[in-house]
Amino acid sequence: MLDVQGLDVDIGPIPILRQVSLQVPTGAMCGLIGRNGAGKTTFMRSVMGLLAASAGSIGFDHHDLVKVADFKRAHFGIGYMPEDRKLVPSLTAEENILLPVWSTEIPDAEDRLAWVYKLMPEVADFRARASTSLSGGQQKLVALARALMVGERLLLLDEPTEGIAPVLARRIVEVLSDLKQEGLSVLIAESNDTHLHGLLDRTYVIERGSVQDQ
Ligand SMILES: Nc1ncnc2c1ncn2[C@@H]1O[C@H](COP(=O)(O)OP(=O)(O)OP(=O)(O)O)[C@@H](O)[C@H]1O
Repeated sequence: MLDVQGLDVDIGPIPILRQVSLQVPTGAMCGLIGRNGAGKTTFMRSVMGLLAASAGSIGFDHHDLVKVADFKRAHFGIGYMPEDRKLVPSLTAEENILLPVWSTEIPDAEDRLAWVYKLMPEVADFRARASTSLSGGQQKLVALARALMVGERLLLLDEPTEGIAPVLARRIVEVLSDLKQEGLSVLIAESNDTHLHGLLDRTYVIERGSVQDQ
């Protein structure tokens, strides 16, 4: 379970998140819904340790992640799919997917990759292609596959259906639905929950850096 309590995050002198508390219970799929600039990305980057918290705690697996160095957080089985995909352009799709494996030395990487390809066979089909030759939606699938390689326990997905062709957005929702059956804990940030109907066990609304439970 991810249990965030009273999280404050500042960027420079500006307070961005204020007293954010939310929980993602084990096996639950939760939504973090808010318009552009509400603080969704800031929240996810804070959980990953890419932004420092100025107050509060990020409880996961009996640890307070605020006290754990960012490079060690991937070892907790947390996978992160950034909004802008952040694929390495000079690498193929598969090399991008395997990037976190090289840094975290996952022991069962081959089995995990086979599982990811079973979940998204189309990614296996274009695995040898340069990431730059893929469409925006295909790149999102690659970013999701990369997050799944390490995200055995918790997935943080930042706007997975945003800005891509409707057919691929629907495909991503289908994959999310399959992941729900697998019992993964997932937090999905989106600007609205129209694509996510029926998938979310719990929805948090974020507005100007503050979260309300719904
Ligand atoms: N590097 C930065 N410097 C100053 N302000 C920032 C910086 N990064 C984000 N912000 C501000 O923090 C607030 C929250 O941004 P954040 O990216 O977390 O929102 P978001 O909900 O993810 O929206 P979006 O979908 O547009 O990314 C916004 O007001 C944004 O302008």
